[in-house]
Amino acid sequence: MEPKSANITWQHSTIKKEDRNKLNKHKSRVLWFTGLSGSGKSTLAFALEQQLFRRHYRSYVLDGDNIRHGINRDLGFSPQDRTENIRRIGEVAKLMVDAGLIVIAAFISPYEQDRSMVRTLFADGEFIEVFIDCPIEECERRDVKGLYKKALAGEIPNFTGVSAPYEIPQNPDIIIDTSQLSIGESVRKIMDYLD
Ligand SMILES: Nc1ncnc2c1ncn2[C@@H]1O[C@H](COP(=O)(O)OS(=O)(=O)O)[C@@H](OP(=O)(O)O)[C@H]1O
Ligand SMILES: Nc1ncnc2c1ncn2[C@@H]1O[C@H](COP(=O)(O)OP(=O)(O)O)[C@@H](O)[C@H]1O
Repeated sequence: MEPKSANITWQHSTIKKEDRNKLNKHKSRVLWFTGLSGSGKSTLAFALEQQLFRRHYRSYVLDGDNIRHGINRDLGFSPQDRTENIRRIGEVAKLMVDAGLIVIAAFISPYEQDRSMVRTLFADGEFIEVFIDCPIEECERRDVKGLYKKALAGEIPNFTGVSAPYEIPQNPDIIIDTSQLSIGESVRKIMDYLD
């Protein structure tokens, strides 16, 4: 989409992403976690952030629930709002990768088209799609926030997996089945990929 404003010019910093990566002694990346509510996105995002922090990697988690309290507080869960949610997060993640960080983005991001659009914002290899895979029956059993119970009772409209779609990633870079792996094993699998 073209910017709405005319007469705007891109301003270049004299410090490049490569310079920042050199200073940090690691490459900046976005790990894009996608999966159902309760699949384990937030748990794994913060556990991975801990591991990265211990190894002196500069990282930051962008999490669905948190972002919807601030920058995206004007958005709901209609297909259009979810697309705008993911578009804005993609742009924020791009700025953070430019700033030299390893960004862990944890959003349901249910639409393949939205995830593919975000991938186009990044250079080759910079966007790593991580499918947090978990059968919906297990997510419902976990029901961490009690949302499935409400959704199944018809109290939450457009709830992903119940009354709104989740499009399974066709070609993710990493698949983590959290019904089979422990949290520790899951984090190790992602760390192994990064190493
Ligand atoms: N209708 C509906 N559908 C799905 N999820 C809902 C809904 N209403 C509220 N929530 C809560 O919002 C969190 C998902 O926000 P996201 O920004 O990740 O969603 S999306 O990517 O725009 O689809 C999600 O967080 P997670 O459980 O961590 O996935 C829920 O806590
Ligand atoms: N391998 C695993 N990875 C992540 N979470 C797991 C795993 N195994 C069990 N869980 C549990 O599943 C739940 C996932 O909840 P949460 O991280 O909030 O999911 P989401 O952010 O996708 O909604 C947590 O209670 C967590 O302890």
